[in-house]
Amino acid sequence: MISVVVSGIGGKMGRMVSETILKQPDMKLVGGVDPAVGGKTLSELFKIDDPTTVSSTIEDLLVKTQFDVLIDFTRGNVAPHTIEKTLEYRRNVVVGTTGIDGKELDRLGKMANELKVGFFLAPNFSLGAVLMMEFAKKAAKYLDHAEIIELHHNQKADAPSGTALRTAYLMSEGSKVFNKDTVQGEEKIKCALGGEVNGIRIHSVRLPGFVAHQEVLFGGVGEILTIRHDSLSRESFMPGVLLAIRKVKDLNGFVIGLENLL
Ligand SMILES: NC(=O)C1=CN([C@@H]2O[C@H](COP(=O)(O)OP(=O)(O)OC[C@H]3O[C@@H](n4cnc5c(N)ncnc54)[C@H](OP(=O)(O)O)[C@@H]3O)[C@@H](O)[C@H]2O)C=CC1
Ligand SMILES: O=C(O)C1=N[C@H](C(=O)O)C[C@H](O)C1
Repeated sequence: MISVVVSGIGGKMGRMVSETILKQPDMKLVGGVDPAVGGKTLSELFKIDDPTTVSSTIEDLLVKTQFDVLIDFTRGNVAPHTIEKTLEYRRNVVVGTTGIDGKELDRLGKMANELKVGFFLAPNFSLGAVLMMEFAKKAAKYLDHAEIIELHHNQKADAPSGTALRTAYLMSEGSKVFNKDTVQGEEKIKCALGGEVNGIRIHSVRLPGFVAHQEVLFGGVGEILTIRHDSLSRESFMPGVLLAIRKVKDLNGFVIGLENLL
């Protein structure tokens, strides 16, 4: 039995992940942390009979709860503290939170490697999104012009999405620079051309109605290749999250990307 705690348990992902864990025969939800619902019991949050109270701080959770895996779906500016404290307690960590500073992530990755504790992060847990990134990486070997459009719900805290950044990183691995001969048009409205990673323009759309969507567009001579993925519900992330919870204890260090667990 894998005992799991959820950081961000009151959030959109935290709630769905918790409900999914509760249905697994080999997992037990033993607690959570989230200042938004701190002090509430698991009975109050979910349809179960469990008087365990949610912590408001990671320190409180670590002192009062024994667990095998912490899963974090919070915010990029708060997740590093939670990860660091959890690694200090030598407990495995699975992270879905995006928007974490790259240098912070490197530091925490080194910490996990030194401690030989499992630390897994996926900017996107959906299988379709992982394939979209793999296909974009493959196309990027042959095509030198590309832009990314990512579309999300309007409650998203970070832009661009972690998926878009990861896609651009995978496409330009080996430091390939895209769109070299594209005219640098004057922006009549600030940011009209989007943000840029190794020449790849990234455009972020935020509207109610969207869940998580991305198009990678490649331009060629007289042709356009479009690779598109749509998460139509947050259920799309659950199989990947469960896989990571089951595998993280075998990692003995930092691993990034669901493709490395498949
Ligand atoms: N990797 C993947 O496949 C996916 C990743 N994500 C990422 O997951 C993250 C969460 O997304 P989502 O659930 O939509 O966001 P929500 O805003 O719905 O949930 C985040 C929750 O974390 C809480 N929180 C804030 N600070 C802390 C803290 N220090 N400790 C514990 N909890 C805290 C928030 O409380 P409050 O509201 O009071 O701040 C909120 O309840 C985002 O970074 C998003 O990009 C989302 C979907 C899939
Ligand atoms: O905030 C979201 O919703 C999502 N965030 C992740 C990201 O930033 O890529 C994954 C997915 O796109 C949903």
